[in-house]
Amino acid sequence: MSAAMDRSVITARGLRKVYKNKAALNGTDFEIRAGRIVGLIGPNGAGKTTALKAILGLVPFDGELKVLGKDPRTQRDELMNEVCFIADVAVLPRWIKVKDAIEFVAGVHPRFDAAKCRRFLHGTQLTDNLRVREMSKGMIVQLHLALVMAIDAKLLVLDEPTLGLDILYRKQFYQRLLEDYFDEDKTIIVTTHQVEEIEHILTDVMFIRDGKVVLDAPMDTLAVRYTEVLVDAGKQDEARALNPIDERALPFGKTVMLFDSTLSAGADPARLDALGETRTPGLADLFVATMKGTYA
Ligand SMILES: Nc1ncnc2c1ncn2[C@@H]1O[C@H](COP(=O)(O)OP(=O)(O)OP(=O)(O)O)[C@@H](O)[C@H]1O
Repeated sequence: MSAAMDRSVITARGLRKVYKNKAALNGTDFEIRAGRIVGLIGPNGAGKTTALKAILGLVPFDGELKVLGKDPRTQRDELMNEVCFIADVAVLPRWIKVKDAIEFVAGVHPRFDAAKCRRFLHGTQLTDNLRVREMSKGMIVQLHLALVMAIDAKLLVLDEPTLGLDILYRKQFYQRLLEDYFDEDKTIIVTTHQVEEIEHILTDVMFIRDGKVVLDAPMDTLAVRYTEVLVDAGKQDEARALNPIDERALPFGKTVMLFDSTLSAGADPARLDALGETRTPGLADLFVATMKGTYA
């Protein structure tokens, strides 16, 4: 493990944010180290955007929060030199051309690399003289992402970055994020509902529900902790006795059960293998099981 990987980039303790009488963050604790790509995943209204806004110093809140060693409430300006995020798409003026947008960001941001931005735009329909008002919604997002990803920032915060983009571009975007942006001195925190599309690039996953972190784990520990079993017909009762955390029926009398080795006493690999075919669950199935509310 390198020195960079020991460094804490974000430390949050007991974060609390109440809107009117609704607690969007309710005692949220987490720690993110340098060189990680963290997926912040939760249902609608769970508090993901609020957590990101707190990290960026965009909302007041209670609790302890340090981002790159700074308090976003009082040191926002210094913090913004090292953090990059996708703001509301509306910030791009409708009359601006692609080339002018690139020139503008190059003028205001010392860490912006125009050539890199152009590489990100390669393969899209965004040509130099196209104006924002002539672009489709997805094309505007593409321009935004290219501008932001060409800034060499220590922390990149992405809130639903691929919303409104087609599947071809989404796949390409995540691949490029991994290949052209990320390195061990950088940290990325990303929220999305399209869990399947990002799970292969994440190093860590955080599930958030009702303003609390309910699962926080490196991706490579999930395979050890969770097992999904396609339980053979006739072995359901035996499997159920091992306390699966979730169960769903399939055609032809088969059932898929999900086991958490920390909760299901006796659910060791050999025992589970004897019940049917086993595999590591996808993040989406783990998410659904976790969010049902009876567990974690
Ligand atoms: N400006 C606001 N005023 C009042 N309530 C708010 C405000 N922003 C968020 N909330 C409430 O706080 C809670 C968390 O919202 P937040 O936007 O953080 O959720 P989210 O996890 O990002 O959801 P989604 O996946 O739907 O984007 C919700 O109940 C929401 O209604």
